Amino acid sequence: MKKLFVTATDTDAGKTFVSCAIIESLKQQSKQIAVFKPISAGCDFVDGILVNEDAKLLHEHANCQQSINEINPIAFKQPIAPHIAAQSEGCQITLESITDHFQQVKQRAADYILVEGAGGWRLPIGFKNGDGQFLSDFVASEALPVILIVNMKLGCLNHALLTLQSIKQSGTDCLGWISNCAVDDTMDNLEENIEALQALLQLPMIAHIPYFDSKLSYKEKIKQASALIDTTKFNTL
Ligand SMILES: Nc1ncnc2c1ncn2[C@@H]1O[C@H](COP(=O)(O)OP(=O)(O)OP(=O)(O)O)[C@@H](O)[C@H]1O
Ligand SMILES: C[C@H](N)[C@H](N)CCCCCC(=O)O
Ligand SMILES: [Mg+2]
Repeated sequence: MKKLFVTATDTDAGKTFVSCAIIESLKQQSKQIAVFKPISAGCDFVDGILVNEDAKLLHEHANCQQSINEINPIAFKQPIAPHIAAQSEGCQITLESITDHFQQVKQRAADYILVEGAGGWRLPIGFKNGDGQFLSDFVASEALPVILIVNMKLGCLNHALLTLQSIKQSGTDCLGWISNCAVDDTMDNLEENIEALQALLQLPMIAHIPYFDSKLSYKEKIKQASALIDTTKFNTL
C-alpha cells in the first residue's frame, strides 16, 4: 500500500483540487484509493453531522466505500484555524486521536491512501507544556511521503522554499512538487517562476496544472487536470 500526504504553500492553494485530480489519474490505472482528511474547519450540518466540502469531494472521487466520518473524523464548523475552533468548543486536537483514526483507514484494501492536510505544512493542532504540536508531526510519525502543491502567485518562491525546508527538518521525504494556478493564469513571468522553483527545490515535478476556467464544471476541471499528473513519479514509493 502506497501513501501520499498532500500539503501546500498555503490554504486555498489547491490541495483538494489536485488531490481529486491525482485520484482520478490513479483510477485510470484501476487503482483502489482510500482518502483521509484528518482535520477540517468550515463545515455545514448535514443530517446532524458536520460535513466539510473537502471531505465530500474526496469521498466522491475515492473508491474504497469509506464514510464521510472515516474520511474526516475531526471537523469544526467555523472556517478558522482548527486549534482555535477546538478551543472555542472546549476540546483539543491530539496527535494520538489523529493516529487512532488513521488506523481505520489503513485497514482498507487500497493501493493508495491519499491524505490531505489542512492549511499549510506547519498547521498547529495545539500546544503542550508550551511546545507547539503540528499536523506535520503526524506526517513524520507515519513517515508519509509528501507532495508539495505550490500555488503560483507572487510570494510563492519564499513559501515553497520555507515549506520544503521544514519538511526536510521533520525528517520526512518530499516525493515531488506540483505547480498549480489556483486563482488565475496571470502571474507575471509564470515560466521563469516555475524554472526558479525547479532549480531551487530540486524535486521531481509531478505536474503543472493551469487555471481551469470557472465556466467548466468541477468534474470536467478535475478530468482535464488528471490527464496532467505524471504518476510515474509514484513508482519509487
Ligand atoms: N487549477 C485550478 N483551476 C481552477 N480552480 C482551481 C484550481 N486549483 C484550485 N482551484 C479552486 O481554488 C479553490 C481552492 O482550492 P482547494 O479547495 O483545492 O484548496 P485547498 O488547498 O484544498 O484549501 P484548504 O486549505 O481549505 O483545504 C477551490 O475553489 C478550487 O476549485
Ligand atoms: C478554513 C480553511 N479553509 C482551512 N481549512 C484551515 C486553514 C487554517 C490555517 C491556519 C494557519 O496556518 O494560519
Ligand atoms: Mg482542501
